[in-house]
Amino acid sequence: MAAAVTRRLHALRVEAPDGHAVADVESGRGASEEADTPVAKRVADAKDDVWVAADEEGDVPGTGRPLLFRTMKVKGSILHPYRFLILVRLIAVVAFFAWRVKHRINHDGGGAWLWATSMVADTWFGFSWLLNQLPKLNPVKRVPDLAALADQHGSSNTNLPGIDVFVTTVDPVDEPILYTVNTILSILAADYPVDRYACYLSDDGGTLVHYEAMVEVAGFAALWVPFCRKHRVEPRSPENYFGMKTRPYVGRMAAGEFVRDHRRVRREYEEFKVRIGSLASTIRQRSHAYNSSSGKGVGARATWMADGTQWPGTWIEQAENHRRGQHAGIVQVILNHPSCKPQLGSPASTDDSPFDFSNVDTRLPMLVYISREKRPGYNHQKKAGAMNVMLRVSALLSNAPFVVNFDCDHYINNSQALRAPMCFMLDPRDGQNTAFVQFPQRFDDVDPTDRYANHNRVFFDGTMLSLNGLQGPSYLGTGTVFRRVALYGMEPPRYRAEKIKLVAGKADEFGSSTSFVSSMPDAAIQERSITPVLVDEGLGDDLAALMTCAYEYGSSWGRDVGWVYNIATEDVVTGFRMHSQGWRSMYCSMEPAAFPRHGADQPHGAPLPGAPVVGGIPGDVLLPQQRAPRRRPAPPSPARRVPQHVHVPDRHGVHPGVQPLPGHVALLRAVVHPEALRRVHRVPRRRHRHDPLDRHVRGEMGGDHAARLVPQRAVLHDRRHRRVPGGCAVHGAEARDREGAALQAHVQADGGLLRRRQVRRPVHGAVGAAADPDRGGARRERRGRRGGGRQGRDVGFFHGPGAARGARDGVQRLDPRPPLPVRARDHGAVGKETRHPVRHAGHGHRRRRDRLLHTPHAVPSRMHGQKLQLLLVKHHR
Ligand SMILES: O=c1ccn([C@@H]2O[C@H](COP(=O)(O)OP(=O)(O)O[C@H]3O[C@H](CO)[C@@H](O)[C@H](O)[C@H]3O)[C@@H](O)[C@H]2O)c(=O)[nH]1
Ligand SMILES: [Mn+2]
Repeated sequence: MAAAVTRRLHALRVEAPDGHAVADVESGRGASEEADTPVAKRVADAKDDVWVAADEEGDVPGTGRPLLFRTMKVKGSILHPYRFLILVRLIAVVAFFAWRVKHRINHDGGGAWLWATSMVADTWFGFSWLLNQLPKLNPVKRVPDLAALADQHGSSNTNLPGIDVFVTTVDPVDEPILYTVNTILSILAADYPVDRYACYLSDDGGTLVHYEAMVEVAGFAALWVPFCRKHRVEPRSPENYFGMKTRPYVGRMAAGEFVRDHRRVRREYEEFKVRIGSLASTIRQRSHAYNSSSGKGVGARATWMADGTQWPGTWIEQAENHRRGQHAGIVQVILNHPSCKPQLGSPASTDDSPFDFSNVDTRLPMLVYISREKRPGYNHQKKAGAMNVMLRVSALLSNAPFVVNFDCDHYINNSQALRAPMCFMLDPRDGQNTAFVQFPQRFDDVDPTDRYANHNRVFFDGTMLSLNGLQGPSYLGTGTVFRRVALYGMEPPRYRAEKIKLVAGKADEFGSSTSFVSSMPDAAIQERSITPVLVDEGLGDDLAALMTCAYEYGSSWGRDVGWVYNIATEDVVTGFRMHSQGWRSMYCSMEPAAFPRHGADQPHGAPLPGAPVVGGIPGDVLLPQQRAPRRRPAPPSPARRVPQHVHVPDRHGVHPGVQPLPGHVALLRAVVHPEALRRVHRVPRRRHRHDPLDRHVRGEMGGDHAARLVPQRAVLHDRRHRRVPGGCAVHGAEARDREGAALQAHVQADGGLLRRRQVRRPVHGAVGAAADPDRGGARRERRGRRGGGRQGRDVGFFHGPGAARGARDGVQRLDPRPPLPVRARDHGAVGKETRHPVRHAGHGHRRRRDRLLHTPHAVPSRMHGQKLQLLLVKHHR
């Protein structure tokens, strides 16, 4: 039985090149090939060892509607002993507490406070353990039956419900634009009826780069999407597809034709990437040309779109009403909603197009660019705010009954992935009470052994999966398919006798737009097809109103409607709100993974434009940094949260070595949402707004700084020698070397408090730069200071001939050895100067740092048992 389920799970319903579904390939070529690989076999066998089907295949009795997912339970032979173990532990815990209470400290003994403290901690520990066990008492897995879904919806799939796909992005550098572009391409190429879904990109930065990248995407998609359909390419994110070593061909074309098409598309993709990479400079050049030809410096210098009109969003050279956080709302429909009839492409012709798409449906789904209005003085509510705007705007454009949300670094890896949630939403049993279907987060490029648990399997494949046996998993912020009416704050039909109430009288709740309120009843109709709309003036005004900052004032948005505001974990709380209304959720994990993340979470900085992004950073490079510090870390201070240079697994596993959490907090984290803790601890996001590169690409800076920057990997490699785990830079003094270049000394040390105490003392044995003949020094003076200001207290100062600015100028070398050369071989021809990649957590030198190009030299030395480092910093002129 279980084997049959597994087989069915593996069965793929594939769409023929012409866009019509073909016969099930269950036990056919593609499926059996996959099942025959040793890995697949092992996976399948392992699954059968644990899970057994808990329901029968077939129809719901009496209705004739097929069941669209299978429910699996853990085998009794595994579950019962586990439950027994929980019971034993429960007894042990209770007995322990009983013992504790009985053996209180005597009244005369002074340890009562100690007893009380440890009681509080242990009670919390026991309680959180108990909470964590509840879902595991009866874990349930639900496996979508894609074949049954396809059977039910006929060969053309035309009556599958509509889906609006929402992608959020903010910054083309922090969130590399190549990721976003690949995400959008993978969505456009998904295997779902094209006239039944639409893709929205929300750009909170309002940058023209994003919009023009989407225009490029639309162009390239006209080739990429038919190619994917013709050859059944997987995955449909081009960067990932072309990055793959081998993959069996499952298409039906002749091998020669595939190879030819593949080569050409690959070439086109490379060119497309170059165009994307150069957008920033193309736009700047174009704008400079326009600005210098017109106006001659009168008024603000605008950023110009390709059609010669001013970009209404954020300008390269920031101006009133066109700067970050202050610009009008923008909606641009880049691809219109397609017709509902398939449109076959043209046969190959030598001059026009070398691709034979004569049997392939070439329609593309709707693609819309949105940037909501931003004004100073408003709380824009980050992602939650962006999602609510998209929810409203899409209601007037496509108004699909389901919406799915991805962060811009997630992509669709399994082209069937949009179908799977429909199995839950349309299932006759609990479908209409299901508010959302949550997919696990998966990560590319974690080191193969996953030594540091970056995959977070326990959280995703244990706790979240088990919650299926209760009311369903929490909403985890991304990779989630929602029922639109549930986001509108409606209650599930099961709990209300009447159909979902669509209240006209309570329109205030939803804001002042009548067009939006009148679109709401339609949102509940699953069978409704998406009708193409014409964005004329009237609709344009409506859309603009929905995107304004003030729209939500006085309404229920952010509270009872849409994504919840003013809370660290808006995603979890939004999910909880639905659960508390009686909705349930479903957990859906697929093989191959549905929506993984591009690349492992990167420790910092974006790869350079044009540098290989996906798969760019092997996990191993990061490993030396991940080691737990040898000394006990200092308690977190505002200046020193989790060091940003460490590869912190994004949300669920702040590494214990990085941020020591007491065990019970770690446990609690598995139950309460982990994101909350990150916010509680105020771990800074990895934002890099002040990097020269960022500012360069964002257009905030002139000059050609990018040319001096080195690839990420080189920087990482180099950094290992310069950064002590847990260390922070202590500001040093300045001097000039013989050539007149300013030198700046930083002393780094690890060990927090320990360090601070120690380095206050005068530094002994340091060799002054001025005394070093290499540095042209003459007079030597050491001035170790006690206490004093925060900065420079631990640096000895030396006067040298180049030191022009008095007693504080100087440089200290802690080791007489000459500085290490920068490893030039790691970054090729870039030269000696490197960008300083290290964020000095919270120290106030960012501004200055921006003006500097750093030439770091690591000179490790031992002093009072401390590891100290010296950075010599050169002013960039
Ligand atoms: O003002 C903002 C800030 C963020 N975002 C987008 O929101 C998403 C998540 O933001 P990010 O800063 O990348 O947070 P992460 O820590 O990477 O994401 C975690 O936190 C998010 C919100 O809590 C969840 O949605 C994610 O799934 C979860 O991985 C990204 O796509 C951003 O582009 C916006 O659209 N506008
Ligand atoms: Mn993110």
